Amino acid sequence: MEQRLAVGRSASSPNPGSPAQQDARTPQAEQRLLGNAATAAAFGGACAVDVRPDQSHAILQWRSQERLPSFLETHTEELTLSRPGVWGFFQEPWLGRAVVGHVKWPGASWRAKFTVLPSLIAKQEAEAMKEPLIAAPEDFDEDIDGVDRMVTYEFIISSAGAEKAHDPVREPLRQKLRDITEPIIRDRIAPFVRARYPKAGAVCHSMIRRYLENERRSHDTHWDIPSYVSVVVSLDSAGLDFEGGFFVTTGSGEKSFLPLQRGDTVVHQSDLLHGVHVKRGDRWSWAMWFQDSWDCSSRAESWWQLEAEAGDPVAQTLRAMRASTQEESWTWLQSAARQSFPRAQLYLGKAHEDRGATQTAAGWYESARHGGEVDACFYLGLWEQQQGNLSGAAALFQQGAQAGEGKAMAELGKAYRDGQGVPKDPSLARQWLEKAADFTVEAMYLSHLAQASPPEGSAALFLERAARMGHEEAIRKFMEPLAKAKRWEEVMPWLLRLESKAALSQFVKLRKAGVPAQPFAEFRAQRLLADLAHQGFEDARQLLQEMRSAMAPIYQEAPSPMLCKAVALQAGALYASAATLPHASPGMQVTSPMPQPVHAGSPHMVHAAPTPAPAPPTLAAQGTRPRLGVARMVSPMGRAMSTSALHAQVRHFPGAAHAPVQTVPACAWK
Ligand SMILES: O=C(O)CCC(=O)C(=O)O
Ligand SMILES: [Fe+2]
Repeated sequence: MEQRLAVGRSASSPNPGSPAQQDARTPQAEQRLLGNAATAAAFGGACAVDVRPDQSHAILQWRSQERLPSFLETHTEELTLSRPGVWGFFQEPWLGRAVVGHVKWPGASWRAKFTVLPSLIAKQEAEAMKEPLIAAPEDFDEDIDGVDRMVTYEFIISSAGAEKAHDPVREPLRQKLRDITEPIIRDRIAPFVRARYPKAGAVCHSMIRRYLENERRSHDTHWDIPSYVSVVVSLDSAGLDFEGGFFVTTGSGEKSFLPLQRGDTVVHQSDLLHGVHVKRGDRWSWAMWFQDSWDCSSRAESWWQLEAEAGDPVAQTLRAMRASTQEESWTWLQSAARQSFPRAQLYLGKAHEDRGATQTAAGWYESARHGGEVDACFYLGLWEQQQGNLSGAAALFQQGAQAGEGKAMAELGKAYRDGQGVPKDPSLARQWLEKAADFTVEAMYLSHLAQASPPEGSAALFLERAARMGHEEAIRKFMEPLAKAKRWEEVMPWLLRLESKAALSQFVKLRKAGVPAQPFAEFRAQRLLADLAHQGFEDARQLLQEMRSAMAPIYQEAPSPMLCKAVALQAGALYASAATLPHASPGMQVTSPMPQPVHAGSPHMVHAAPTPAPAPPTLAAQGTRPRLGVARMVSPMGRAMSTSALHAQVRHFPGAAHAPVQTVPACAWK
């Protein structure tokens, strides 16, 4: 049966009703949303819920303001969302007013469309989602994000492939969240998504992200490459709970922040370049990805094929990022770059740099910068630095920093600190480092160091932020006073975050001495040790046994396949990845080529044959510092951004770029 979606039917849609009815944020309106939806669901009748916001709603105000960026066009649409109920009756669970935006790409006719559905989710629903997670702050994932290499702080509600979506300890919490979110997806989100994007199938990944003052403040500008349709629900209100938040951009440095209120929902596809920067306060969001299949096997290569073939540079760049071979990726990127599409020029620059062709890379970076791509300033600045042109480098960092690019801000701060290419200026150094501390882990820690000692006030906050975002030195420094004061219970999670042999031994010792640990922390420790034991590390096996003899085994299953997984690398994606960062630390070994993928629904993953234990001395000899966090990026398709970050890692290994399939079995135990 067909779903109904009436778009732009202001003439035929019901009247907005009384002012009280129009205000979706009044308690009555919230109640009506919940109550009527439940009634509609129970009786299968056409019981519409009217959540059309009035003009005072922030998103409508925003869109009617005069000075929207020139790359944005918007209009509003009256919507009626319906889904078939029982016995063939239609339910009309939602009447709303949407804001539709189009982002115009420079040098292309492409329009990236997004829709904001104000108040699609009720305030109580948003609060009900946050509440159990606020009560379990240690239950968030702390793996490394593929977009910006910082700790994710995400909680996966469900995922077709992500390993981290499957552990028994957090299952009750996941179930609680599924109970809240699934009816919302079924009754409100999916009807809209499938009506607007008829090829959309299942929700293959659903997660909550948090952005806290002492943790993550941003999510770097990116494309949701693996997602067919992405949906982001703000669980807090811009202007009230936080400043900034979700933005759309073209890479030109100009970011248009959508003043999303609690429950406002954004729907877009992977052509929308977007990110998050929370400038003040805390923000939570619920994000989900629809695939164009019902079994979560993505057919992403076919998206925008026709448009790419017809010569559109945006479509070509997106195609390059999902290409199945390196050659294919290269061809699409070159074609887009030659049409002066700045983002493709930036990626092509990175691709050349990865191949060692730094001069050619610099040429493409310069073209990208010339075309307005601010990320290019950072890469070009690094190149100038390598050439010994410090003032040229500083000028480029200045340009990037002033355009709001975080990595350039950090470099500019360091330049002022050291007097490299600019006169030494501690005050300017500190200003830029503090600005950059919303974006890079290094800047978080350097901002801490730039403050007065002993650490208190903002110095303490920057230290905690750096530590929570994975800076090893910051973790040690943050832990030190806790350990001195024998606050062992607080020390426990930090020992895990260090992920070293010494820290895990200490964790086990404290556990045996009766210091409590959160169940998920204990689970993580046991799984980590089991993985390492499985790889043949005898000392890890001993620690695990000690732990198990002293307390109930919380992790009893066979060792997680996480560290034994292999990735069928599409080497082309390596170069087109949005997430390739210059300072990625290699933490994996590439071993023999692997045969065909076996994982339905996660085409990039195969189970590895038994692999030899990695040899820490070899890695140590290379002067690298392997981190277990790297191995956790091997998340099957769920976090496909992680896959691209994985590619960024693997490119450090000789031969990796030329073999289409590589195994990446494990990290080292140190
Ligand atoms: O937190 C948000 O609002 C957006 C998150 C996002 O873009 C992502 O996870 O891909
Ligand atoms: Fe995203």
